[in-house]
Amino acid sequence: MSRLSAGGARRRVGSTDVLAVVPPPVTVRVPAKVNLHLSVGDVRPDGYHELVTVFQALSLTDEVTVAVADDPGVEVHGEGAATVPTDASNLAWRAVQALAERTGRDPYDPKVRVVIRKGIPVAGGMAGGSADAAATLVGLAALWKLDMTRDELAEVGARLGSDVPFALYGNTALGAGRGERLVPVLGRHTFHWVVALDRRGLSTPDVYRELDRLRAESRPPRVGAVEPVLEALATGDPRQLALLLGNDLQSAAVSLRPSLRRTLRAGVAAGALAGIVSGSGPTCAFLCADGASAVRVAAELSGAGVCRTVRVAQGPVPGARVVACEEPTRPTPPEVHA
Ligand SMILES: C[C@](O)(CO)[C@H](O)COP(=O)(O)OP(=O)(O)OC[C@H]1O[C@@H](n2ccc(N)nc2=O)[C@H](O)[C@@H]1O
Ligand SMILES: Nc1ncnc2c1ncn2[C@@H]1O[C@H](COP(=O)(O)OP(=O)(O)OP(=O)(O)O)[C@@H](O)[C@H]1O
Repeated sequence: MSRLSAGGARRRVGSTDVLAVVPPPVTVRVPAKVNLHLSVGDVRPDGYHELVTVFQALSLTDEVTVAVADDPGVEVHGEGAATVPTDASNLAWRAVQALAERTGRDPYDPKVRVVIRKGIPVAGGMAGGSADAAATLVGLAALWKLDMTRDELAEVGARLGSDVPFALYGNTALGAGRGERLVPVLGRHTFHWVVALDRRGLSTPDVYRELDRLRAESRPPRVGAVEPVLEALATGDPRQLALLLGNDLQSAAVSLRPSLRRTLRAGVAAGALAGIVSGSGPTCAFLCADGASAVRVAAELSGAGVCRTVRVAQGPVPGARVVACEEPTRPTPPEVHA
């Protein structure tokens, strides 16, 4: 891993020796999401589908460090890292360029290095790339000392991906439009989840296309109204919520990856209250009665041979937030020396 600059650095500016204080690297933790309810409407002229969704942020997280560096770029570590691009197509790098442009910096030479540690499954329908973009926006806002609200960061984020604004806010939220228009759903209850990660990812556009194809030739099931889901969230009763989990993309994900049917059945057979494909899949999320039950379900499911690996998670958790900002340890010397 390349070194990230921290603390003060001496530079010559003309005939003056300047101590430029390089800001310390900023590390941001950002959660994965699951859609508790995902109602997909018609395709819009811009190619996106109109959604009504309820997002919940789960305690599966990525960590993203942004730092001033003379070797700009992105590096990715952790599970699935080898499949994540480190070129300009990485969503975190696109976030750097978008925020640089928005704040009058050079988007092609932003002098920033981004280090991503993946804990969120890649191409798993849990918004991993969007999470990294959101974390990068929050990290850069701190690194560059920007006076921007989360709403303003979300405006920049929405242009990068429909799931980016939610990763900024976290917790539980009702999403509309293409998923970027959010209203917080308040609640004091914690829900316990088991997530089953598949061996290979699924492409989000492919899953939406498959749903359009299925709808053109038959009538795949559609989720009901969102209001009962919001009521169940307010009661905090996982049994009530379990009955209402629904995802219009599930039939499309299962059509592209029929083995998911077996995974969903195995989770319920292992004792989960209900299982659902997370977003565009192929990760399956299982709602459990409590923390102890989640641990039991995870143990049984991991022995069932239906998925690559299994994780226990809780939700809701907060959105992207700074967890470390290493201040230089030595006292700051005067800024300019003759
Ligand atoms: C499946 C979900 O994760 C549910 O929250 C999201 O809808 C996907 O959000 P995302 O990965 O941030 O997706 P984007 O990067 O905005 O869009 C990727 C592609 O997914 C499809 N897409 C996405 C969102 C949406 N409301 N309708 C769509 O049809 C489009 O083909 C789009 O080109
Ligand atoms: N920082 C990133 N992390 C993960 N994938 C990235 C990143 N940047 C770009 N990608 C690309 O995006 C693709 C989708 O990855 P991601 O993990 O975001 O999928 P996802 O969780 O299914 O997304 P969503 O749930 O938002 O539809 C990957 O196959 C990868 O090529």
